[in-house]
Amino acid sequence: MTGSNLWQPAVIDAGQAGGWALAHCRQQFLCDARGVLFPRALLQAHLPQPMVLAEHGVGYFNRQPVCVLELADNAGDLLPGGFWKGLRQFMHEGDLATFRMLGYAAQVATWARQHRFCGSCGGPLQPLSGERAMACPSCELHHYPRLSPSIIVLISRGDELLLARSPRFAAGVYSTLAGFVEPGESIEECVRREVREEVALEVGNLRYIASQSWPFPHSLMLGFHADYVAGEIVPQPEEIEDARWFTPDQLPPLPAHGSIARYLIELYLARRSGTAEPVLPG
Ligand SMILES: NC(=O)C1=CN([C@@H]2O[C@H](COP(=O)(O)OP(=O)(O)OC[C@H]3O[C@@H](n4cnc5c(N)ncnc54)[C@H](O)[C@@H]3O)[C@@H](O)[C@H]2O)C=CC1
Ligand SMILES: [Mg+2]
Ligand SMILES: [Zn+2]
Repeated sequence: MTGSNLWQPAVIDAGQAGGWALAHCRQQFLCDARGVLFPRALLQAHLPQPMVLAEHGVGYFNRQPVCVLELADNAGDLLPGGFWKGLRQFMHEGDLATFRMLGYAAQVATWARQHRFCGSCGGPLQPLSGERAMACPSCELHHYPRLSPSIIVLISRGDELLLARSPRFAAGVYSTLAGFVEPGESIEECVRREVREEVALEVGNLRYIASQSWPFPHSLMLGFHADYVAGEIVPQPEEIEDARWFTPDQLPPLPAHGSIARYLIELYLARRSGTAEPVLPG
């Protein structure tokens, strides 16, 4: 097995002994010099029991079962030589199998931590056997992992690309427009609405390009290319700090490699210039 095949998500009974364990808290994972996967027995022996809020069997890494321990706290050094590392850092390091495993584990553990009680009757929830779901024994409601579909779109006008800055971005970085899908909306309607809201432009010729799981904390990115049709840029107050047209020879600092934002930009440039198309990791 190579690359992302090393990691296979699966619903595994957390009661099963052996295998590997991850320790997660607030989008950070415990590591030591050997990495992020610990022999499960070793981690359980080191961690004080009240520290472990829940345990979930999440899949197989290199055919060995993996569970994630959701910890109450990520302060201090829990193990000799141990340290905490953020999920984003793992993405930047570019080990795709490990990043996919951690993205999945973080999403499951965070969702379960935030869904301990039934939103309908208030009763305590229990994991449903054989499915990734929490079940309410009193009203029989099932709660499934939370996913937030979001569109992301690169708008072009000939050679020019529309890129924008959110106040949340790293200094100087400009990116494509993005936003969450609302109830009742198709993803094409979402693209048109987000573009109107964020920059007051009209777009057409929407082309769906690719999708990307974005576990920060639970987005599913649906990527488009679209053509400018009409309007003058008016940045949305609070959300968009600056938005402008850029030519390919004068691009600003762009989002990180591996993000679908970067991929949409590089793909457009490659198609315009007839050079080799980039590959979206995943
Ligand atoms: N992978 C990539 O290349 C990129 C991913 N993204 C992701 O796309 C997502 C959407 O982008 P934004 O511009 O931040 O969204 P947005 O344009 O819809 O605005 C964010 C606002 O939406 C509201 N909101 C927060 N969570 C929500 C939810 N789950 N459902 C509905 N509304 C919600 C909040 O008021 C928040 O301030 C984010 O998760 C962001 O991290 C954004 C850019 C690049
Ligand atoms: Mg947005
Ligand atoms: Zn209930």
